[in-house]
Amino acid sequence: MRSPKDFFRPLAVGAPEPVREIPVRPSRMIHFFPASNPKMVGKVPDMAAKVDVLLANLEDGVPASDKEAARSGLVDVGKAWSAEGTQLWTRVNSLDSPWGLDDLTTAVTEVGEALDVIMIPKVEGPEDIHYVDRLLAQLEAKVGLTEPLLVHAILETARGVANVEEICAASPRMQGLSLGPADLAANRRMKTTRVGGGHPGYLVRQDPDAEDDDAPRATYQQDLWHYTVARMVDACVANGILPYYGPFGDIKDTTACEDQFRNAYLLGCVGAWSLHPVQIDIAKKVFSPDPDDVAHAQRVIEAMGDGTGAVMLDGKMEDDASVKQCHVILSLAQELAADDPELADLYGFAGKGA
Ligand SMILES: CC(=O)SCCNC(=O)CCNC(=O)[C@H](O)C(C)(C)COP(=O)(O)OP(=O)(O)OC[C@H]1O[C@@H](n2cnc3c(N)ncnc32)[C@H](O)[C@@H]1OP(=O)(O)O
Ligand SMILES: O=CC(=O)O
Ligand SMILES: [Mg+2]
Repeated sequence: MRSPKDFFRPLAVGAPEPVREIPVRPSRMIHFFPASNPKMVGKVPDMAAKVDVLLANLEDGVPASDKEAARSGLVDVGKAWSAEGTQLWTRVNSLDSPWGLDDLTTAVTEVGEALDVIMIPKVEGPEDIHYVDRLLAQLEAKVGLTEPLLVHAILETARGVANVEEICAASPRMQGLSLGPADLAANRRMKTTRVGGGHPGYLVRQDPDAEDDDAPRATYQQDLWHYTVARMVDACVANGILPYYGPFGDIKDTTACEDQFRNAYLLGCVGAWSLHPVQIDIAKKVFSPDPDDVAHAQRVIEAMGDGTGAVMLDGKMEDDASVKQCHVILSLAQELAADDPELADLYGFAGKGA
């Protein structure tokens, strides 16, 4: 383990100073597009205007025969990048793949200036992040980058989940974690065949009626991802980085997508992946606080004065702890509204300075 004194020193001579805080920027949706597909690359300026984060995907979803084309697509996108206020990320191939090293080298040396975050899939432990950390520092020094690239890890193996706290704490570059439910399900040998979401067989059933053996018994489908998302949120918050839900593969089922995203939002996630244009507005809606919740938070904060003690509001007790929750909602609303006049209007902040 590095000494705390060395933790914020660059890992290569000439590399930029590591960041001490993860910058607060909207990232409600990380919008994926296959960087190998020229039609999608052509849509980048249009997509960039609609999303918080645009991600050029080089990994799963891109056929093996198109890996070089995807890398070139990333370079084209990065060199032409001029979208103000939108972040550009890339997901490279895994560290044990034939493409991971060239992906990282090309991304940093060709378009490091344009990139904000590099997503690393299938991270198993802190050793993976240590490897990436040093390599990025060497590459940044080589091309003279002045800002360090940040790293986002996907949690998609059982070993990764077991080591989640160490992964989050492995480098000051760590920006956040996403749940990777598809690979995680395969690695855990779960008996599902879906990309995220629930399963009708994972349920609890109402007890039998004591007087009527034949009475129907309600069943309640359960969330397969509750444990992992909750664990991921705790590990991220404990280390000052950001948690995200990952992909929801049933593109047509926009209702269930919204439900899955909302579960993640309520548990503490700041965003999710969008795989198709229909998922962009779902993520935007779910990961922006509801205007009624923002209005309620403002009322509680006002009623609580200096934020200590207990008051009754609409028949409910509010105190030091509930006012802190209200501050979480209000701060998020203010951060998002600062970049979005429509949202500012919806929250009633326009012209009032919130
Ligand atoms: C488990 C994981 O690793 S998840 C991450 C890996 N997977 C991905 O990144 C998948 C990303 N998404 C996609 O590649 C596509 O959405 C697909 C292949 C799933 C579906 O694509 P299509 O069959 O073209 O969908 P559909 O016909 O509904 O598309 C409608 C329009 O939206 C466009 N579109 C679809 N997906 C995207 C996208 N991710 N970004 C931008 N535009 C898109 C299509 O090009 C099409 O445009 P057009 O009207 O100009 O022809
Ligand atoms: O990469 C994402 C996943 O779900 O696997
Ligand atoms: Mg995966």
